[in-house]
Formats: sequence, C-alpha cells, structure tokens
Amino acid sequence: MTSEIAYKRVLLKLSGEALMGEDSFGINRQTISRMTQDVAEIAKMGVELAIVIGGGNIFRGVAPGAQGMDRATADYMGMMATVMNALALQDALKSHGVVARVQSAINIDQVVEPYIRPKALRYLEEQKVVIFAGGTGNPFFTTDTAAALRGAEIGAEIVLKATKVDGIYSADPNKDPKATRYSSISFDEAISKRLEVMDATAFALCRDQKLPINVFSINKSGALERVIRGEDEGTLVHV
Ligand SMILES: Nc1ncnc2c1ncn2[C@@H]1O[C@H](COP(=O)(O)OP(=O)(O)OP(=O)(O)O)[C@@H](O)[C@H]1O
Ligand SMILES: O=c1ccn([C@@H]2O[C@H](COP(=O)(O)O)[C@@H](O)[C@H]2O)c(=O)[nH]1
Repeated sequence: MTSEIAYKRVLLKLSGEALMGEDSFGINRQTISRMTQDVAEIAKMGVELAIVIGGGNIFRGVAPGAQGMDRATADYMGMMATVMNALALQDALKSHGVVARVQSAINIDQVVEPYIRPKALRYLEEQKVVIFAGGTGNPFFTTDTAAALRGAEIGAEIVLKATKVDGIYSADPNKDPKATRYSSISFDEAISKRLEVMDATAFALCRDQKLPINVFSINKSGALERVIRGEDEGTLVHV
C-alpha cells in the first residue's frame, strides 16, 4: 500500500477558515466531517501525518470585540482558537477510526499535552496523527509559519497547505478574476512577487530548509489524495 505514496511523512496545514463551511464563523459539522474523512483516508494509506490547524474561523467570530486590542493579546486569543479547532479535529478523526494526539505550543495542561518533539516523533512512528495546536506559541506569527517550523522539526518531506483556493495565483483570485494559477513556482519568485497566499516568514523558512510546499483546495474532492500520490494538483513551491 505504501508504495503508492509519494511522501512518507507530511505536514498538513489545514485552513481554520475552511472549517466554517458556509457559516459566518465557527465549526460546521458537515464540513469538518468531510475534511477529516479525506484526512483519514490518507492516514490509512500509511502516511505519517502531522497537522497544523489555523484559527481564522473562531477568531473571525470574536474579531469585532478584539478591535483596538493590544496585538499580542489578540494573537494569544488566536492561538487559543487553534487549540479549540485541534480538539474538534481530534474528535472528528476519532469518528473516522483514526487515532490522533494533540500537542500545544501554549501550555493548557488539563486539556492538551505540551509540544514535545521526541514524543511527537514517536506518535508518528506509531502511525498516530499528531495535531500541533497553539501555532508557534508566539504572537506576531501565523499558523502557516507554525506549519513550516513543525514540518522542518519533524523531518517532513513536504508541507501541504490545504486552503480555500486551488493553488497559488498571480494575484488573489478572490479579488482579481484575471489572476492565473501557477502549477509550480520557486520560493524566491513567490516571495519577490509578494503572493499573499502564505506569509513570507513561512516561505523563507521552508526555502532555507529545502522543504517544498504544495498549496491545494481543501474543498476539491480527492485533491489531498492526489497530492499524496505525487500527481499534478494545486501549486508546488520549490527551491
Ligand atoms: N496570490 C494568491 N494566490 C492564491 N490565494 C491568494 C493569493 N493572494 C491572496 N490569496 C488569498 O489567500 C487565502 C489563503 O490564505 P489564508 O492564510 O487566508 O488562508 P488559510 O490558511 O486557509 O486560513 P486560516 O488562517 O484560517 O488557517 C486565499 O483564500 C486567497 O483569498
Ligand atoms: O504562531 C502563531 C499562530 C497564530 N497566531 C494567532 O492566531 C491567529 C490564527 O492563526 P491563523 O494562522 O490566522 O489561522 C492569527 O491571526 C494570530 O493572531 C499567533 O499569534 N502566533
């Protein structure tokens, strides 16, 4: 079975905002069930899978109250949002028969384990999915950067960014209908063109660690499995 896969160990960055489905914020039950069904399928293919989950879906709901707030405080709220999403994801994966462990970069000991790299590596070897919550644990960063960081730490072969768009475009496709999609692009080009699908810190970290990224749509049926099989899907960002 494992011979069919192009990557043995991957870091999957799941969009927080995608969890909302058609709702205006929060977690849509059908959406999380569909997303985790796709994730469960690749876990069952023998891929060692670590996940970083975003927090935009919850943070959007509290954003009006956070207006004018100290930036670091608001960022800690954002990191806590990712912990909630991680717990929901763990629960949804369990319902698809997949064992997952949550490790958080911010300590909430009664709720989740702290991030301990050797333990995360052991879970991966045991074919358990590891969900990294709490982003990097630092304000002024994003979960994209957490994905690059954890991806490098666990020796992932690729970072997969599963998001609301089906790849990287010449401009934001949600704003510019004439934008065209790249099937592949170098890190230097993505950074110099300021393509905002991922933050520059995440791009730079992956470039320096020679860790490729694939950006693809979480809403496209079968896309995650095609990426795992090394098929042409989304946009590959390379050194
Ligand atoms: N050049 C571009 N190509 C593709 N998408 C782009 C580009 N520039 C901006 N975007 C926007 O980036 C978004 C994806 O990045 P974003 O960080 O917002 O999402 P996410 O990672 O899915 O969210 P979350 O922060 O909730 O995890 C797309 O929905 C798209 O509107
Ligand atoms: O390392 C990190 C990761 C996240 N944050 C804060 O959380 C929210 C949600 O993360 P997204 O990447 O946007 O999904 C983010 O806006 C930050 O406020 C952080 O501070 N540090």
